[in-house]
Amino acid sequence: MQNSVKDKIPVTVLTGFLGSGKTTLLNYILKENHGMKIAVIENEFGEIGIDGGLVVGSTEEIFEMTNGCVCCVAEAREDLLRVIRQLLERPDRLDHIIIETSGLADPYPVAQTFFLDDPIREETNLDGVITLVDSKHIMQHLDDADIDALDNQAVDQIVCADRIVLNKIDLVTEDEVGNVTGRIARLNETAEIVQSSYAQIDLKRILGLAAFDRNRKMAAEIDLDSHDHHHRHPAPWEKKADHSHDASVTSVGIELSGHMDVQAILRWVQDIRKQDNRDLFRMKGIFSIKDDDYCYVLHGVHDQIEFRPNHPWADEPRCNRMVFIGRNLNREALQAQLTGCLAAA
Ligand SMILES: Nc1nc2c(ncn2[C@@H]2O[C@H](COP(=O)(O)OP(=O)(O)OP(=O)(O)O)[C@@H](O)[C@H]2O)c(=O)[nH]1
Repeated sequence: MQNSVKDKIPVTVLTGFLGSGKTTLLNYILKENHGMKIAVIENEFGEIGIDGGLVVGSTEEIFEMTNGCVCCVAEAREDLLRVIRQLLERPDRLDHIIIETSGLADPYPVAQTFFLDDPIREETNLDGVITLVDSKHIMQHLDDADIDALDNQAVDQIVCADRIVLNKIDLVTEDEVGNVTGRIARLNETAEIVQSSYAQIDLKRILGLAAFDRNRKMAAEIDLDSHDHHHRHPAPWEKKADHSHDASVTSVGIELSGHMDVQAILRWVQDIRKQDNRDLFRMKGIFSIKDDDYCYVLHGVHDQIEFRPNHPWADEPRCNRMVFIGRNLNREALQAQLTGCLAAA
């Protein structure tokens, strides 16, 4: 006998372009007192993984997948299946699984996993695809002239969503919120759009949507209602699985031993802010600062850059790791700039 939806473990696919606020939302979810046992699977784009170190420590379990993008690298998809199967075999039942895709992922192939593979199809239910949108930077990526519009991940992520979180509204005017909302609504007519700052939203609006069943029903209804037929977006299982990333977007990962000079990093950040950063999509870093017990993190999304102490170093080895994602990155120059921020021994 088949499991009914209520016996299945709900799975949320959390997607959104680089820097839109997925990890921020994840941390918010993990800190909320919801009483649920949640497992989180993270998949990052970039030469070195940083996100695992940026997700809050909690009773929930976090699985990092850094061996390629889960939407297009076969080994990474196999890995995802393996992790989910392991989670399903555990005697203590999970209340929810959240999969954070990389910022350049097409969420369709990830969502498809839950329709194609047993026992995953039998024991889980795709609760919904949640797409985070950076209100300040999304237009640039939707209008990216350098990539084929048919394979624009920022567009795919919005089209695929069951719910859209329009994040970072603190960085834009009301008019800009209106423009972005209109643009998103034209790409996806059915997903509800909720606004947030630092991804602070009522979790009831993003977890427990059971969107797959609703989508299927909705698709059937729209099919019957012929006048709107041609506007229907493909459901996850209907879209092609083959997908390749915009090859002009690459990543540079840098690891340095020793400790950094905090003032030198602050000066370097000021220099970066003065540059034209349209091609610098994302920077993420973890730093060990000389004579400081805190692990510092650096986040950059184009020219929005923050650098702050994050948590005291505990048992983990101190390290300096930084990843840059964008176009036309100059590895040697970035390496030299960061090396120049090392503190004297
Ligand atoms: N001003 C502002 N900054 C935000 C907001 N939400 C997130 N941020 C900042 O934006 C940066 C990126 O946030 P993340 O949560 O790491 O974004 P992400 O989607 O996980 O990024 P990737 O891992 O690159 O895909 C961080 O510096 C956050 O603190 C917001 O609503 N307003």
